[in-house]
Amino acid sequence: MRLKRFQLRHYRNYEHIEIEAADQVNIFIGPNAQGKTNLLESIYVLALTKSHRTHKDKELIQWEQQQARLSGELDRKYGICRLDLMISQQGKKANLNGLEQKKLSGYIGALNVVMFAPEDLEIVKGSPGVRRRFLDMEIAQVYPSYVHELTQYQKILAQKNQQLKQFDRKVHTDMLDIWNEQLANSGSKIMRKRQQFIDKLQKWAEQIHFSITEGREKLEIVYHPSIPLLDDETMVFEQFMVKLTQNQEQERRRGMSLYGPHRDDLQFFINGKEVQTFGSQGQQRTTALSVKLAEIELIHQEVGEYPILLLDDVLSELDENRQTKLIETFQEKVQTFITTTGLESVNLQKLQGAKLFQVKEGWIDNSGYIT
Ligand SMILES: Nc1ncnc2c1ncn2[C@@H]1O[C@H](COP(=O)(O)OP(=O)(O)OP(=O)(O)O)[C@@H](O)[C@H]1O
Repeated sequence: MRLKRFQLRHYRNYEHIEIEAADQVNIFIGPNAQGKTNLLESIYVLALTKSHRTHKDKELIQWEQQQARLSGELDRKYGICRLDLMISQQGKKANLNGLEQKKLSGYIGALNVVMFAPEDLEIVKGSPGVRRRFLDMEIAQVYPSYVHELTQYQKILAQKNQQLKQFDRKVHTDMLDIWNEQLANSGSKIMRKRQQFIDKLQKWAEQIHFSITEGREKLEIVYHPSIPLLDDETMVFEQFMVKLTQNQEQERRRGMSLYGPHRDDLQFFINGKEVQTFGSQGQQRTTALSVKLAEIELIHQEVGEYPILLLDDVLSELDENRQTKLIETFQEKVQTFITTTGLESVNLQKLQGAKLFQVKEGWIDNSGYIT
């Protein structure tokens, strides 16, 4: 898929810009704090309706404005697709080809993106919450119905937690049983989807990591659901129910829900050793890169088209070998948007023909092509 052009109004430090993108590589150059990350973030938001760096949608609206508007024209295998997203203090409105989508699951998935930014190291090094967010965002864009399932689960979880906080044995036992059943039902579906996704991602990531490290390292991604997963969906549900019943007292005492997908985690291993604890900084970086490159292939496999790749200030951070591997992955097949403060440490030979843009104080100018 190709994002042919896009437009921003009152988004972060952009008053109004319109960009005509090249089908292959687009490079945005500018000093710090000019709006480069904001620009890549806007493409991510246009695709997923959420930012990769904040939970607060209001931060995306330009200061002292009431609403931000993002729109894009996307060229997909089946034709042109128009996306419009409006973010206001009251909420969001998403339109696909001029039709408002009441459910975000009707919108997410039209544009697939993979973002690789310096903070992606946190997927390896950070807290379990970062890894769950990563999982959820990635699964949602490949399987839009997952968004609906996740929203349902979060509602049930909030209600169960509210019940657990109001500690009153007699009255609430029946209610807790009802919430537990709903939680187990919805949670089982989420965990199975996560397991399937990781199984597929693992295959690609292992292959890519092996190639980047020239056969020295075997990468393994292990999913840790908080309930043991079995092949049969009914069995997962039953296991989940057993766990919740056995631990009801503990949950009451702690006043919160302790089992379910909101407690899941992922682990990364290189040659059998856990990367978070034993990996060098370089191995952690390569793991994050392999996972991101694996996502590109996974989306291609599941959706039938390559996603758009967003590289925020990462090229110059990579050594020559990893930079070359990365460029080779997207070259000629994946439309890519790159930000950088300068071209000094970038392998320009590999990026011939890329369209160049200068970014300055919320304004963008096309300044030619790499020759
Ligand atoms: N809601 C907003 N309204 C207006 N300006 C904003 C808003 N949010 C952030 N900014 C401004 O955007 C600028 C930061 O832009 P951005 O994060 O894209 O920088 P950058 O060009 O990627 O720089 P760096 O290379 O340092 O990452 C800052 O000057 C910040 O004050």
